[in-house]
Amino acid sequence: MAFENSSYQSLGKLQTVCLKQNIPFASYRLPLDNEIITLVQHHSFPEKLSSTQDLDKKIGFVVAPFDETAKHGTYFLKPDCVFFSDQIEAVYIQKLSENNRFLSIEKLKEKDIQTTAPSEYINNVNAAKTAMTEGRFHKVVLSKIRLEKLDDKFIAADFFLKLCDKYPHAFVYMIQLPEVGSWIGATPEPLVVIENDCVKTVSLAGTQMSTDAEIESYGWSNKEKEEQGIVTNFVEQTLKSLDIRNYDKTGPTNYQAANLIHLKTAFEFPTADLKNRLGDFLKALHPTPSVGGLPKAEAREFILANEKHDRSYYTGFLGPINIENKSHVFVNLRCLQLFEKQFVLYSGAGITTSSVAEKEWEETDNKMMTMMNVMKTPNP
Ligand SMILES: C=C(O[C@H]1C=CC=C(C(=O)O)[C@@H]1O)C(=O)O
Repeated sequence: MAFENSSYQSLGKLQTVCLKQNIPFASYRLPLDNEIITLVQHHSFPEKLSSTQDLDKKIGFVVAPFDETAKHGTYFLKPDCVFFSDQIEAVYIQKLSENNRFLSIEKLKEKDIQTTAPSEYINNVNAAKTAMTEGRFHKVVLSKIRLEKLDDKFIAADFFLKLCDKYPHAFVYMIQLPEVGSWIGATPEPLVVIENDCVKTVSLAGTQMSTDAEIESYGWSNKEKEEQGIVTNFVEQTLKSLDIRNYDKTGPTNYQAANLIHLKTAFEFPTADLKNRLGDFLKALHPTPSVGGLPKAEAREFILANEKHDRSYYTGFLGPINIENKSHVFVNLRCLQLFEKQFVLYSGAGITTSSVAEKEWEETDNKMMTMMNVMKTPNP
């Protein structure tokens, strides 16, 4: 389906009004799906969750940061209205434009955000390699950020449709919550998906630029295989820790994500085996070594001590819970945070002792292209 050229006019108006009035909402398009679903919470503020327990019983949209702190909590948007595709009444949009309930909340500002310098990133990679040689941890994912000016003609709703069009395999979303801010992304990495009788998760790592070659033909270095193997082992350990033993494992196989190819191993098991422990499963998985590192605690400590920027909700997780009886929680990657006149891109790369710092920097640039390639496409 061509989203960009179709008449998603009401949706565009709804998203634009929500952004302007600071009204909590989440729009998303699931991978390989034709439907855009929008949840709006116009009556009250999203709930700050003290834990992800009991998530199975909720209906709405969860948003969690990379690292939970006083500044960044896990929030749950409980919709007052749910819209499918473009079926949104003009009178509802008009009412929202008069809804001033959220205007007193100050919008997040980009004042302390600074683009990561190449030297800073490269120093961090080399420091991580030294720490790994000393045996402090086995893998860490190091990230960077880039602050860019928004084009005067930028319209978030149009950008969202372009992403839906260009990246059919991704989970494409746009959200705004008072304490979280406004984010748009097209992420390739499901964290936990529950559909019908089946729970799915993946281990995703290893990155190269895609070319015109057949997907099966991409080969991988030992460094990349090791990097992805660490995530796979971690997922298997996590499943075992929850006494989930009856799972199917497929891969690793090559997986296309926008301009990139990754290595992916897919896991599936019966929903009955999860026994309403979605929250426990998310807690045990997050952050996986696809975005944090291994061991979890040591890698986290290194990230927090060495990355100058705040990852905020990048490498956190987000997605719909129990909407149409399905839950789709994704890792927040290939995303940007939207401010009034600027935006911030976030990306990272998995570091092992075999990493070459300059190559990892290049890889993080390539990951930012997922968003930038669409930013640069002119409006029709
Ligand atoms: C951390 C990111 O990607 C992760 C997911 C796939 C491949 C990755 C890698 O090859 O390093 C990363 O682990 C990102 O996109 O910012």
